[in-house]
Amino acid sequence: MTDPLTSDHGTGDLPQDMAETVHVPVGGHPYDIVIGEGLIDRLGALVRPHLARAKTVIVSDATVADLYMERAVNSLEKAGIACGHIILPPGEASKSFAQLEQLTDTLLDHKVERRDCIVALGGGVIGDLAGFASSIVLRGMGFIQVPTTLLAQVDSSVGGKTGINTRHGKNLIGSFHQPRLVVSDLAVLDTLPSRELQAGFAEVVKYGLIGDPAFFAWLEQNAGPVLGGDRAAQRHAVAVSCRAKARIVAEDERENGRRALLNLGHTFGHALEAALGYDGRLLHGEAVAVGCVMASSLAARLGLAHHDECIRVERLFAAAGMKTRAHQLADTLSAGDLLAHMAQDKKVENDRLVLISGPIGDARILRGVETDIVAAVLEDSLKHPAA
Ligand SMILES: NC(=O)c1ccc[n+]([C@@H]2O[C@H](COP(=O)([O-])OP(=O)(O)OC[C@H]3O[C@@H](n4cnc5c(N)ncnc54)[C@H](O)[C@@H]3O)[C@@H](O)[C@H]2O)c1
Ligand SMILES: O=C(O)C(=O)C[C@@H](O)[C@H](O)[C@H](O)COP(=O)(O)O
Ligand SMILES: [Zn+2]
Repeated sequence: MTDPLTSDHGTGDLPQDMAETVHVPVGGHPYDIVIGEGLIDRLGALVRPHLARAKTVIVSDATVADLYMERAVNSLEKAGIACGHIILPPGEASKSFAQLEQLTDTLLDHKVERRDCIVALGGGVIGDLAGFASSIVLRGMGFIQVPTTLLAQVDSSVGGKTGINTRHGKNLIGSFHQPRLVVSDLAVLDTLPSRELQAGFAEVVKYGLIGDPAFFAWLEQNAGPVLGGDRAAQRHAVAVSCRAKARIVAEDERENGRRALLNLGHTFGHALEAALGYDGRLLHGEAVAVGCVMASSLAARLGLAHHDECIRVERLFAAAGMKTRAHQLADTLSAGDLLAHMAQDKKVENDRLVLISGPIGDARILRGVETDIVAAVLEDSLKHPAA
């Protein structure tokens, strides 16, 4: 059987105008991810078979709506689907109780029914928020993901984690609620600011680190094309990432084991995001990049990874133009604060941190690592090189 994590790392084996499908065989509610170009204009035909009646509501943010809402609505209407739309402010701050309340009330104003599907058109913020709303409105409706960032196409639109942030931390209120369909139009990546492409790239690198060293090596050679808009390279990065995530989620939908690998670098990363207050200074993917460098440095300290592998990890993020150390993010960060935030992440069991680290391609879950060692990793990342 072909291992989807290690299969072919060439690109260009599929004509660029042809869509490909990755199946997510998650128990009870399997679905497809359709990846291709120009799919926004085919949205109506793609979505129609998943709707119980010809009505939907599109949820988006203001930036994405300006760019793509009209085309999405036209396509749905051409397929005979009536659609309302709800537009929220862009940015991580929208993953809040306030926006959730606003969104759920507005969905009810639209007279949605339980058998209806909401369409989330946007990045991970819209997907997480609209996905969560759809899991609680009328005790659970359907939803369809139309991810418009690289990060959302490779990660957040797949797997059914939905949620919002609270003052206690990232994603602490949420649900597992799988979409009925994911439609990833690669052409929308052309309008994505380069900083957002880089943030998505961090989650792509993660798939190399957690099971696919050949993909990591491919990314070392192809970071430039992926970030520079080379469509074949982007298609390959999205498809390989989706196949990897589909396999893990199908094996462990509720994160009782292996799925925690998808959290590589996130316990560190979420602490950085919480410490900086979700105000746009630090994007999720940027936090994941620094978090993955910290995780690999932890692995080296524990004797699980070789120093050369840490260098490769940091070098790849740096080559993508990303910050790799906490001291580059803000002067206000401290190891003590970060440790306190880490202790509130979901990867805590019986007061003990569960961290994921390890050599390239062979990440593993570590329970109860000594706080002193974690603190040393944080201090090291916070230290200015000149100091
Ligand atoms: N549910 C999951 O499994 C999962 C996985 C990874 C990340 N996440 C979550 O995803 C969120 C981050 O998602 P994100 O990085 O997509 O951020 P985002 O949703 O904030 O989008 C980034 C920015 O790009 C803009 N944008 C989106 N698409 C665009 C396009 N095609 N052209 C121009 N601008 C566009 C948006 O308006 C926004 O300002 C975080 O909250 C993170 O926790 C969830
Ligand atoms: O799908 C998953 O599982 C992930 O962990 C993917 C992560 O990239 C994502 O950031 C997720 O939202 C983090 O989940 P959390 O449970 O740590 O909040
Ligand atoms: Zn993430």
